[in-house]
Amino acid sequence: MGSNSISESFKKNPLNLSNIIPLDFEKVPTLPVSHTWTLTTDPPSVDPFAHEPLPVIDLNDPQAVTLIGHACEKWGVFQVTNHDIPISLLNEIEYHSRRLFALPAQRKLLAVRSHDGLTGYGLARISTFFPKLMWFEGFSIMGSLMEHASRLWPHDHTNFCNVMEDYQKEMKDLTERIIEQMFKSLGLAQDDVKWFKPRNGHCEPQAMLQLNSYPVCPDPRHAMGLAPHTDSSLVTLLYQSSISSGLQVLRDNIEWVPVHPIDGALVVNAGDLMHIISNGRFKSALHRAVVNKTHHRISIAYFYGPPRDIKISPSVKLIDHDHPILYRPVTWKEYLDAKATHFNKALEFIRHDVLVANTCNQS
Ligand SMILES: O=C(O)CCC(=O)C(=O)O
Ligand SMILES: [Fe+2]
Repeated sequence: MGSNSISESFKKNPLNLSNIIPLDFEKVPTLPVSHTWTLTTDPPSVDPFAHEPLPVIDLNDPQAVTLIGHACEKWGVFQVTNHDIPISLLNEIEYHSRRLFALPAQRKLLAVRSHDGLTGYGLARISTFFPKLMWFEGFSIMGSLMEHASRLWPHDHTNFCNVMEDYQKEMKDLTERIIEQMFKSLGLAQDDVKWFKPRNGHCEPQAMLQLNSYPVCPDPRHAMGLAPHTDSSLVTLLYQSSISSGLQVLRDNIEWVPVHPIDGALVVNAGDLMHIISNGRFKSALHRAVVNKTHHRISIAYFYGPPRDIKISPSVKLIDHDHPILYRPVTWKEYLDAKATHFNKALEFIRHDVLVANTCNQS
């Protein structure tokens, strides 16, 4: 794969950590100070009757478009069933991810991501924004995988590579199907989002696959799996292993609500770029992952974004007197750069009124 928005942004904003190598979790009997967070990550005491549960949407439901619209407005996150991804493929991707993370630490280090790299083993990229490290190891995949996979398994990596490739193809189709439904629910037609032409094959979206591993943790209350963040994508599709829950979504800035795994379901996350297109109507939810004492949790995130030179901006159809334009146009690369500098404040940085204020100040 040639250079694209994600690779350019990652190269320009390298992970400036002295050590991008995760812990050898198996060798650590207690939580090291480097991984001890002062905020406790107690399981949320959510009363299931206190509010609407996180939506689970059957994609074959004739009302799916409406339900997706409501879910994006209220939560920014929902789960989907009847998505047509074969369960066997979900099982296979989990199997291969577990096989990778179960390798001895020394072997995994042979495939570590370079400091400005895209593919390979390492810490979460958001680690730079937090004083403490996360109880996390990841493997990022963008473009060719062969080189890193062959370092992990010199004679036995073809199967791994094939499954990762098949999975990405399936995820691309499903993500595009869901994005189409999101656009429909916003009242946007093909002409309103001209760059998005999944069926004609003109759309060359950019995407990244991220295998996430949260090993068993000796003190989960004081550890963090993946710190609170929003996704920078248009849409993220997340598969989570069904053994234990860990993903939590912040509801109304008040409480963390768990996204319990449902066998065979996938989690859909509207990302920051979808929030921008919708002129703020769709939420890009703050979410995090917590860890536990008994189960090694795996999740697999597929981040989907627009073609490289496309400027994403609030749709004119969603701007009126009562809904003034919130954001200025950005390419995915520009947005990733803003995120690499401002992290969870990146959206504020590209607000339309910030530009207007700057222009006024200059004149
Ligand atoms: O592991 C999870 O449930 C969350 C993963 C996630 O949010 C991400 O990879 O961006
Ligand atoms: Fe995320």
